[in-house]
Amino acid sequence: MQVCARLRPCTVGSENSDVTIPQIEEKAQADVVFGPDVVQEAVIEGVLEPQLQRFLLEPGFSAIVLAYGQTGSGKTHTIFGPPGVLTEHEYNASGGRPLSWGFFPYAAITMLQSLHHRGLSKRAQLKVTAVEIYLEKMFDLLNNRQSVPVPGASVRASSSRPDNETITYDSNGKWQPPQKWLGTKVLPGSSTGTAKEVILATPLDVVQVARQVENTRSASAHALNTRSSRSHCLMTLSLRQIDAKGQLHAGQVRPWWAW
Ligand SMILES: Nc1ncnc2c1ncn2[C@@H]1O[C@H](COP(=O)(O)OP(=O)(O)OP(=O)(O)O)[C@@H](O)[C@H]1O
Repeated sequence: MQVCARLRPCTVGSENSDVTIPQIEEKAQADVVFGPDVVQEAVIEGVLEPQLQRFLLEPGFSAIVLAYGQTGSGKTHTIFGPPGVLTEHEYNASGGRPLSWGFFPYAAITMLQSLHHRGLSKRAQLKVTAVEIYLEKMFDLLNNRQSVPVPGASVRASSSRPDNETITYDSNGKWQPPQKWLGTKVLPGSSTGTAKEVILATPLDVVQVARQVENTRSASAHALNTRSSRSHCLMTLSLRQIDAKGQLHAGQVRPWWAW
């Protein structure tokens, strides 16, 4: 696993604000650190591109990108891009490679272009799913926000936190949910197993899906971020091979990433 830290530049209006950072004793280690001047393209080049090339060339290879950070730290910016850039116009004006676009549109378009250049467009199918986890429930962002069963959902959603007496850990130190939270139904499958899969055949399909996800997510403005996403979002890209009879090859399924 590679851990990368990306520092966001100051937003307009906050450049001259005084910020006091308390002395922190703990040290965190990262494999790569990108400063505030490092542009999207360079972050993609350093982090995503190697994974993407392995995904495209090594059978069975899959990868996950997880963007983690406090509100306003730039997760959506890194995964999707700055607000308003995911348009057909941007795509055409850039000659098919908008430099500000984030990981998801970049990865999907690179996959489509790679299949095209290798003459494999008709022998492969690229599909995407997108769900958000909001208030401990999962919703399908590509299917009218239909509720998606949470696999292994034996933990019931609860707004109340356990008090100190109910917190228990197993022998590995892993937190155990209180018994009263446990339901009886355990749903099988992968984390987004029943979400609608949408075929991505052209770069404009990618633009449409990315915009739909951006516009459908639960979001609201607060002091630190005017377009703050109030949920976690998970997206997968999978590539399936189609054989001479037009059948999808289950063995070639390659789930890709989540965030
Ligand atoms: N590297 C960057 N360069 C320029 N602007 C950035 C960068 N990172 C973030 N921003 C801008 O900062 C603002 C907040 O970023 P963003 O919405 O991506 O945060 P977030 O981590 O997704 O927040 P939340 O968890 O609240 O959804 C946005 O206007 C975004 O475009």
